[in-house]
Amino acid sequence: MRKPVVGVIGNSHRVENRFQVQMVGERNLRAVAEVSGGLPVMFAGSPDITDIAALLDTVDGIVLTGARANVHPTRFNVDPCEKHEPYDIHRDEVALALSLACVARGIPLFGICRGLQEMNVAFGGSLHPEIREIPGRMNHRMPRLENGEIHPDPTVVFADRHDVALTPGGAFATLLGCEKIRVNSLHGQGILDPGKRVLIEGVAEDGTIEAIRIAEAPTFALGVQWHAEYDPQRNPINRKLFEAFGEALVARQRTAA
Ligand SMILES: N[C@@H](CCC(=O)NCCCC(=O)O)C(=O)O
Repeated sequence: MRKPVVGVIGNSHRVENRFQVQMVGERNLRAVAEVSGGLPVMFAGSPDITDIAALLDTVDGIVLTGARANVHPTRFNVDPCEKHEPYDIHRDEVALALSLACVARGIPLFGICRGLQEMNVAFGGSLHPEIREIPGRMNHRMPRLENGEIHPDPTVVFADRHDVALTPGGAFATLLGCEKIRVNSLHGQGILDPGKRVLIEGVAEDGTIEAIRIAEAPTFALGVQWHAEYDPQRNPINRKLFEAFGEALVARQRTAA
């Protein structure tokens, strides 16, 4: 059987203030290739480039990656605000449609950070634009230097920052064989209200939703707020997630054959 093909969503960026490009973090590609056993192929997070139906006729799974841009709040009936920019309405359109289509067609879907947020909004949920402003919440954004610059050392940026209590008997607790894990944290938005089919599978100490599963999805349809792609080659938690995603890809191939 051929290697499963995994679509990994790109993000629009402007290089040298001239070239419009689609970019994806290499760690997402490596996690799919090295741990899930798939062939990662990036696709444009832009609806006038990516035909959703054609994409899903071509791939065996989808990864919705993290991204700096926030999901546009009009997607959950909230007015936009300059201080919560940047937004990426083109990626929103592709990612939200893909979330629904993958679940409907039984195609494995793995949402990471922004990807979890997109899955939640696609299924009718809402987001808070800056969860650290909610009383009692931690700052989940990436660690910065005293001068506000991003810390230069990725081992600091992606260091585990908080615990996640997994729902006993849930998909994550069952897959991971435990009810508490510790994860990294690089996000400002967070789930405010889960969507109708969004099951909460894990929460941080401050109540921030960190893991979800789409109810009644015929296959892997999991989202994590942390960056599982950072170290699945050596982190047993993230390894199990990408391995389970890989197993779902193979199962999908068998049913689609
Ligand atoms: N923009 C959303 C999602 C955060 C996310 O995906 N972070 C990964 C990229 C981090 C970076 O490049 O700054 C949010 O802020 O919650």
